Amino acid sequence: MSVQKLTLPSPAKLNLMLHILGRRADGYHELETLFQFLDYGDEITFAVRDDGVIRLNTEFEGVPHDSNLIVKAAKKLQEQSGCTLGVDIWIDKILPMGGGIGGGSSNAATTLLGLNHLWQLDWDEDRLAALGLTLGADVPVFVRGHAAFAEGVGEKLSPEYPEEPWYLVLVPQVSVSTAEIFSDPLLTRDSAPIKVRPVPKGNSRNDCLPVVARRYPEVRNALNLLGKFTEAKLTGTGSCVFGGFPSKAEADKVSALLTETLSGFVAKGSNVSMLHRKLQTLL
Ligand SMILES: C[C@@](CO)(OP(=O)(O)O)[C@H](O)COP(=O)(O)OP(=O)(O)OC[C@H]1O[C@@H](n2ccc(N)nc2=O)[C@H](O)[C@@H]1O
Ligand SMILES: Nc1ncnc2c1ncn2[C@@H]1O[C@H](COP(=O)(O)OP(=O)(O)O)[C@@H](O)[C@H]1O
Repeated sequence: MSVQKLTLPSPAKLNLMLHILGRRADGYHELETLFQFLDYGDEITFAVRDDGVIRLNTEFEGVPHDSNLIVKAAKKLQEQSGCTLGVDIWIDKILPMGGGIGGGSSNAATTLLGLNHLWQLDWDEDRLAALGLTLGADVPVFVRGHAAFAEGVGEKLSPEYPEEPWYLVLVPQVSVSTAEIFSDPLLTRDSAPIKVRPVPKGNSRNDCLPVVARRYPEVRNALNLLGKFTEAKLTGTGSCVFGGFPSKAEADKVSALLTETLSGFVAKGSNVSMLHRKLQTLL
């Protein structure tokens, strides 16, 4: 008998660097960014229904079900595959929204991979990543599940193998709109492409940082506080700020000092996403 119910992780990502090379005619930006996953994220449970209905059973504050990326991903996959099955979905949401750690995109990817398995569609990764890109620029890297250097709008991916430190991630209590940062006139859009790989040291800049720090004092504060202990970086368009440490103990020590006034968490960096590690065990 086939599996009817499945619980899968939906990890966060970090952008270890992010350069903006230019703006395309459609308004989207050409980027170069290095993605790595965190062993930290949401958990999504799927239970197959035979009546074709797609139902999300967990409420999200401020996100109507029809615009939830989980529901959008499930509906697109159902439509494009012609599958007659449906699904009940529950999520244990711990990732902050609008934090630059890709929670929505990750949820979409976990839904695509989970339903591909449960509905026995047998789509390959290329097809799932292409569908994912229609949901968001960050979805393909979560579908592929390997740390990657990304070009284009973030969809041209080459696997990378950065170090896997422990990270302290600070979560300023503001949600940053990606569209708002990308439309800021002060954003610099003229970084030179990196010609060699792996990304040479000294290229870990995030071009969004000056604009985000200018607009959000909470992010500025987090960067200043973490910067006293290690190089403090912004992920994506923020709001989350992170720094790497050689051990969990060292990350925990700084976390204990900083999370008295700021929210945050400690997690291991990983070049293979925990979603893919779990899927491997199902094969
Ligand atoms: C900046 C990055 C870096 O990883 O991450 P986040 O900070 O959002 O996590 C991503 O490229 C974000 O990807 P994602 O969050 O999927 O963005 P989308 O929904 O596709 O786009 C949101 C909006 O951001 C702008 N946008 C996004 C990506 C891009 N390469 N150029 C853009 O100009 C567009 O205005 C778009 O309408
Ligand atoms: N399943 C989902 N999880 C999180 N956000 C979602 C989801 N579906 C839709 N969204 C919308 O996408 C926005 C960006 O969310 P998210 O991907 O978590 O942030 P970011 O791209 O900054 O990492 C949210 O503010 C929310 O309005």
